[in-house]
Amino acid sequence: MRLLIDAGNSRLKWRLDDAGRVVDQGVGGSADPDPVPGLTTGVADISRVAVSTVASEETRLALLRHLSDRIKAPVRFYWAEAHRDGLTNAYHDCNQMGADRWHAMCGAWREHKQGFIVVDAGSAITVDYVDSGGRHLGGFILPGLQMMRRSLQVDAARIDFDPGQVLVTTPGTSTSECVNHGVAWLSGALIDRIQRDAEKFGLNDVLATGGDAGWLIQLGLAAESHPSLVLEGLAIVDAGALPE
Ligand SMILES: Nc1ncnc2c1ncn2[C@@H]1O[C@H](COP(=O)(O)OP(=O)(O)O)[C@@H](O)[C@H]1O
Ligand SMILES: CC(C)(COP(=O)(O)O)[C@@H](O)C(=O)NCCC(=O)O
Ligand SMILES: [K+]
Repeated sequence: MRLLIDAGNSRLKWRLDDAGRVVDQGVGGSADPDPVPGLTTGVADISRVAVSTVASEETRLALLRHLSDRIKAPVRFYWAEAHRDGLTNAYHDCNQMGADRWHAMCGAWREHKQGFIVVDAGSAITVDYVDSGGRHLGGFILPGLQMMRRSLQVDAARIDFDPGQVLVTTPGTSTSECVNHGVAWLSGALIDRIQRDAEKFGLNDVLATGGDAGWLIQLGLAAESHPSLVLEGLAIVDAGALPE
């Protein structure tokens, strides 16, 4: 069995996979003392561990120590690549790209050869465009929704509000409404731009992943929800890797 791990800047998503069958899965905090909570079944049967991470080096090393203490199998970290299976990275230096973005694109490319957009609404929000030739056209990195609210709380002295994830985009009439409606309103603008770009670049399939994807879809993003897209791409990359 394989243990697949997507360790983001906030949450760690894991999946125990037996020849493509999901045996178990869970979510933890990437920097938690036990970042892989709930992993109890089949630990002895794990033959390999594959990790996609964008967390800090300190968090990555702590995760490696934690995994090595609990699991006897080798742990392999996978990073963004220049190309794979006809998918090509727009970055001149693919080492700069977050592994999660690359693996999400690998996961999408397998089933969406006519081109697609990936929206990953996580700690940060990333948007990536891939055309029908598998060419990554490039993408965008934005502050995540919680990051936006936190920046207002931390960096603006007189902004005090009750953070709430709302779907209302009408003008606010209190500080809390102005902030919470503002985040929804800006997210609506993001959704409109993605829709316009989808038409401009002829990319009809939009795949959404990340902890805030469901909220963006409720706000109007016309997308398929793929909560485990990064793990699906990681499974593809790990399957293609030569045994160590
Ligand atoms: N149970 C949860 N715990 C933490 N964040 C959550 C949860 N559910 C949804 N979220 C939202 O998901 C975002 C984190 O998404 P996620 O994709 O897990 O992040 P990352 O991959 O960057 O670690 C947070 O900004 C938060 O708004
Ligand atoms: C943009 C990200 C922080 C998103 O990560 P996440 O929000 O999922 O934790 C991550 O993809 C990253 O660290 N990227 C490196 C810079 C780049 O992709 O160009
Ligand atoms: K992520």
